[in-house]
Amino acid sequence: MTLLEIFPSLRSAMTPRLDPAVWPASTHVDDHDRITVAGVALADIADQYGTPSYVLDELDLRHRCRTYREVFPEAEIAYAGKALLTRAVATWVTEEGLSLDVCSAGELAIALSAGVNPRRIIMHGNAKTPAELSAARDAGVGRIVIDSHAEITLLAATLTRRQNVLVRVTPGIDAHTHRAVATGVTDQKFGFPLEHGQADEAVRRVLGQPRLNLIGLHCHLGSQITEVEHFRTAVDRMIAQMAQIRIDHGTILTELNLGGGHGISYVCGDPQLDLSSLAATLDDALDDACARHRFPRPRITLEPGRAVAGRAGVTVYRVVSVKHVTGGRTFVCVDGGMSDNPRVALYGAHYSVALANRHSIAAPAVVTVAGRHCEAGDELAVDVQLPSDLHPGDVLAVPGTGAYHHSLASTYNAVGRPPIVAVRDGRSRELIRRETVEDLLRREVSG
Ligand SMILES: Cc1ncc(COP(=O)(O)O)c(C=O)c1O
Ligand SMILES: N[C@@H](CCCC[NH3+])C(=O)O
Repeated sequence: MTLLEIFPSLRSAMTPRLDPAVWPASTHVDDHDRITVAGVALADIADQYGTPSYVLDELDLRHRCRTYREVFPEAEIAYAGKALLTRAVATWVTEEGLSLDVCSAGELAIALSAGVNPRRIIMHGNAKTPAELSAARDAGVGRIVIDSHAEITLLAATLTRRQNVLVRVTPGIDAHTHRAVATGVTDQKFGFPLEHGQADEAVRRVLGQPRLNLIGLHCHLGSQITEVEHFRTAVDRMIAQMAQIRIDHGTILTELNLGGGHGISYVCGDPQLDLSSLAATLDDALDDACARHRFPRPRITLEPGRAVAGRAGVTVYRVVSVKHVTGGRTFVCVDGGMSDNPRVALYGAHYSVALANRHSIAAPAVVTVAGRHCEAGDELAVDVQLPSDLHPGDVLAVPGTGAYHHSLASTYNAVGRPPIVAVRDGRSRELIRRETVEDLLRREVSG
């Protein structure tokens, strides 16, 4: 008889802490001590679809869309497809009443092939190619967000009818996020800086093009932002700019797109952006700025990506080896790594990890979960606590991998990209199949 059979209450005391701020809301531990998401054991996914696999909780993602609509009833919510886009995801978010932001011909094609109404698509990109602008025109996308002077010229020449556009502005705001994803500061490649009249000049040129119908301004402060006050500053500066455009050109812009960037928790205790405080702050800032400039309140668009998809995802790995370095660390090496999650190497991101296929009563050990790739920096989680009896074959689960994992994945070391397995109501289905070595070989034109 096991200790757990004698003292069943020990089970809850010993099960891994699955923080609901980090794991999908449907995460539980079943009677066999295995972690389940949406009623499906992650260990079963590992057996059926192999490892690593991205697991995606459909209802979690849909629920986050609904929350946005409830918290921001008057705003347009456009899901940022760069976080994660498949036909199924495009369908789910639009069924939940969201619009879709795409930033390449590829993302546009996925959205269209899912049957998304092109009027609900917003086309982004700081270097849209002529082919991409033509594709956006042919599809009849609702709005194109203009990002450069070259684009103004090219788009005006490409269009055959009037097109609603926004001008992307960099409002000069440092939102205290990682440098690689801070896009509100003036000295970077996106948009036209407010500073030195550069945004004014872009607006003047766009208004001079009869086929470009300027309806609003756009800004995006960066990603993984956790403090709402940056958005107040953005509203302040953007409304001031819109008021100035009315003075200079007599044009009243009716749309203000504030981008996305809403931060989420990856590990227990991480700060995240509170959506209710964001709603209150935006409301307040808009009231204030619009009253100050006597400017009519514009329609707000928000473009969350990570905050919709991030927590719906969990990656499942299998342990391949455990290595104790005398005088050094213990490495738990898994069968994935920086090819399915480059965020640790790129941004020093932190993740939670849990043993998913069994319960262990072994004492916890501090370990580094390392990947399979040929780089010492290929680590998925550094100094995390896991049971000291981990062994090859065990299944580990990493939550918070719904956004910017599949979309950032590579085939480094000719390792095919993982499948995406959607889970819902105790069932699983593959949305994207695993990329095989045959797939990789098929791309070679000579041998
Ligand atoms: C224009 C634009 N909108 C929305 C997003 C989505 O950002 P996040 O996933 O951080 O919400 C991005 C990416 O940062 C972006 O560049
Ligand atoms: N790739 C970044 C987010 C980029 C946001 C897109 N502009 C991340 O994983 O955190």
